[in-house]
Amino acid sequence: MPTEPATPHPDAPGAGTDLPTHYDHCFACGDQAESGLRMRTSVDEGPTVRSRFHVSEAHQGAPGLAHGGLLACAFDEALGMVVGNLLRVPAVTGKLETDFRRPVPVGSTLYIVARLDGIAGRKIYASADGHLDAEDGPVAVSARALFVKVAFEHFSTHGDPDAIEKLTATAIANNRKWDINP
Ligand SMILES: CCCCCCCC/C=C\CCCCCCCC(=O)SCCNC(=O)CCNC(=O)[C@H](O)C(C)(C)COP(=O)(O)OP(=O)(O)OC[C@H]1O[C@@H](n2cnc3c(N)ncnc32)[C@H](O)[C@@H]1OP(=O)(O)O
Repeated sequence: MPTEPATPHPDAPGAGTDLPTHYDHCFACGDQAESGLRMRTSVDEGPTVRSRFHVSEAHQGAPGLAHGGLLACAFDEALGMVVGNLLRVPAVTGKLETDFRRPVPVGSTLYIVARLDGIAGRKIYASADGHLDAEDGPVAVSARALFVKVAFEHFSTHGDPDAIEKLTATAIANNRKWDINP
C-alpha cells in the first residue's frame, strides 16, 4: 500500500495549543507518576508537536547520565502525542527506533520535535529529534516510529476498562475525542 502524506484531522488542536496530559498515571506525562518524566507538549506548525523533558537524578543509567530506555520512553510519548492529537485516531507503537548521538546529562532538558511522516493503511509513520538544552541545541537523540491504528477496544480489552471509561468521559468533555473505527 502506498504511503500518503499524514494530514491533521480537521478538529485537531492548532499551533500554539498546550496539550493536556493524556493520562494522570502515564509515566511520561502524568502528574501522578512518581519519578515520571513530567513531559509537557504543545502543537506547532507542521504537522509537529514540541515536547520538553527535564532529566532528573531519578532518570539515570550511568552516573550523571540519562538512561537510554527512559530517553526512548520520552520519544514514544512525543511521537504518540503527535499521532494521537493531530490524527485523532487510537494507535499504539508497533516499532520504535532510536539513535543516541550525544550523552544527555542529569540536569539537562531535552527539547523534542515530533512530526507525522506518512500513512499507509493502518500504519502511521512519525519521527522526532531531541535537542539538548535549547530548541536549537545540538541533536542528542533522534527516533523513528511506526504506530498502528487499533480499534478503541484494544485499550479496554487489554488494559484497565474502568480507567479507560473515566478517561473517555473526561476526554469527550474536553473535546479530545478519538475518531473510532480506524
Ligand atoms: C481514551 C480517550 C483519550 C483521548 C485523548 C486523545 C489524545 C491523546 C492521544 C494519545 C497520546 C498517547 C501517547 C502515548 C504514547 C505511548 C504509546 C505506547 O507506548 S503504546 C504501547 C506499546 N505498544 C503496544 O503495546 C503494542 C502491542 N502490539 C499490538 O497490540 C499489535 O502487535 C499491533 C496492534 C501493533 C499490530 O497487531 P494487529 O494484529 O492489529 O495488526 P498486524 O497485521 O500485526 O499489523 C498491522 C500492520 O502493521 C505492521 N506492523 C506491525 N508491527 C510492526 C513492526 N513491529 N514492524 C514493522 N511493521 C509492523 C504489520 O506488518 C501490518 O502491515 P501491513 O498492513 O500488512 O502492511
